[in-house]
This record gives sequence, C-alpha cells and structure tokens, in this order.
Amino acid sequence: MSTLPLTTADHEEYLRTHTPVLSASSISVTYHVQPPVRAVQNVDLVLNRGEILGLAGESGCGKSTLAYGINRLLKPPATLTSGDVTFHDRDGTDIAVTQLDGDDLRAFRWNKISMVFQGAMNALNPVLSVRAQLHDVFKTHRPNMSKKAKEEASRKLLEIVGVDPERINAFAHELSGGMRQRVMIAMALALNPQVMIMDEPTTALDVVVQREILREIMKLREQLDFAVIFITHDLPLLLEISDRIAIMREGRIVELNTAQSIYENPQHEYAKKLLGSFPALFGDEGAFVRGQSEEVRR
Ligand SMILES: Nc1ncnc2c1ncn2[C@@H]1O[C@H](COP(=O)(O)OP(=O)(O)OP(=O)(O)O)[C@@H](O)[C@H]1O
Repeated sequence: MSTLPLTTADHEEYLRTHTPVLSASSISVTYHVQPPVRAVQNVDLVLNRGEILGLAGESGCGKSTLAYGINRLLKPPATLTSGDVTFHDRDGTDIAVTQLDGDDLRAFRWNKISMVFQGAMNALNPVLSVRAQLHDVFKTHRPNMSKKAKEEASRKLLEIVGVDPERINAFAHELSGGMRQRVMIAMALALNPQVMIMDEPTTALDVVVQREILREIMKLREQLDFAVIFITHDLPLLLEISDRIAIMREGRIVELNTAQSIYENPQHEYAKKLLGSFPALFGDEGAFVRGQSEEVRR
C-alpha cells in the first residue's frame, strides 16, 4: 500500500513545467537479517532533467538504501522487493533500469547515472596516481579512446572541478580532503552522466571547503546539464541548494515539495519538526540562510 507524500499546488505546477529524467515507482527494499529491516517502503520518486533534488531525513530513515536501490547497487542482505525504475534518455529512449543485468547494467551505470559515495574522499586508491585512476574510468568505459585523448579528458576534468591539472601526477596522500573529494567528483563526471547521486558528499569536509565544492557542483550542473539527487541530513544545506526536497521518515517519503514551499509552508508534522530543530533558520539568521541561497545559485 502506497501512502502519497504531502505536497502543495506550487509543486504540481513545478512538475508540469519540468521533464523527468528518472522515474521510480513503488520502490521497496528489505535487508534480510533477523528480524528483516524494511528500509524503503513503496517509494515513488521522479527526478527532473537538470534539477537538484534533496533527500533529507534523520540517520537510518533509508536515504542511502533508496539511492542504491534506484541505481541497482544493492548488495546482500538487501534486495529490491518491489518497484520499477525508468531512465528517460536524452535521445528520447526509455531504459527499464530494473530489467538490466550483466554488461548492459555495467554500461548503464556511470554512463547514465554516476554516484559519489559517503566518504568518497577516502575511496581513492592510495597506490595509484590521480592520472591512473582517471584513465582507468575511460579504459573501462571508452576502450577505443587513445592515450592522448584520455590524458586530455582527464586534465580537462580536473580543471572543471577546480583542481590544478598538474596535480594529475599526485597520489591521494598528497592531496587535501577537499581536493580528494573534487577528484572523486571528476571521476563521477567523466562519462558525462545525466544523473549524479551524491550521498553526503561533503560531510567530512570543513564548512568553507564544503561551500566551495557545492558552489562548484551548482555551476557544473548548469554547464553540463545533469540532475542531482543530493542526500544529507543537513536540511538547511538542502534548502540552499535544492530545487525540490523529499523528506523521508522510516522508509517512506512523507513530504515532497519545492525547497521554497518546504521552507515557507511545510505540510507534514515531521517536516515542521525537522525545520524547527534548526533554530538558525528562523528570525534574522534564517533570512540570511535563504539570502545565501541566491548567492550560491549565481
Ligand atoms: N547491511 C545492513 N543490514 C541490515 N540493516 C541495514 C543494513 N544497512 C542499512 N540497514 C538498515 O536500513 C535502514 C536504512 O539505512 P540507510 O543507511 O539507508 O539510512 P540513511 O537514511 O541513509 O542513514 P544515514 O544518514 O545514517 O546514512 C536502517 O534501519 C539501517 O539500520
């Protein structure tokens, strides 16, 4: 049984003026442990072309599990017990993501949807240079690319994410946390995906570096036209950067709305409670938080 998330007329209007890139319906995921954990229950979610969709909710509510389910990255003991995911490609074809397997699934992943994982900055291989790791992405997915083209594309990617291309020779331990995270984002961008899922991509970084990287992501998605599902329990941050926000609780999306509406006119009791737990959002300081949003958007 599906319970529809609360929303407002503004949101309906928003949906009418945007085009979906990814549609997920009735997604349910269970971890088969004792007792079983029904981590995601009958979730419907549409991601529109070029938008940033924030996924908020307290730790353990199922945000990462939903993202893994959508991108077919679940591993035992988790299984997708129900649901369909359809990717609406730029060229007009629809891809039934839940039906893909083997080589088709591997080709789809990273080409169409890429993911920046929680703690990604620690995911670089310590014994390979940045060059080797960037080249590897192309070697796997673009086997016909020449060495020269791989080098050019890798340097260009570093430039795009704000890392000096000369650092292509560096190893992970020679880079700051922010730089390592930028390299991970460069790898996620390498194949020009239409969707990027970012799971707490900046939580481990200090606030100034976080802001810089987020500003970069917002700029990039305008330049490169990809949509983002951005997962965090930092609701004030989502209010700044997202077009829409889905609020999850106990495996379900309880409210789905434009960021503006969630900020000004939250519908669900839990959304109100979440907003209320960030006192700085209200009063003069609250105005400052939204004010920054305009600055970040520029
Ligand atoms: N490998 C696992 N085995 C059993 N249960 C799991 C496993 N991984 C996650 N869970 C459970 O699934 C539920 C959803 O977890 P999930 O990590 O998706 O939440 P989250 O909202 O992303 O949390 P966080 O913000 O802490 O990452 C939680 O109850 C969690 O304990």
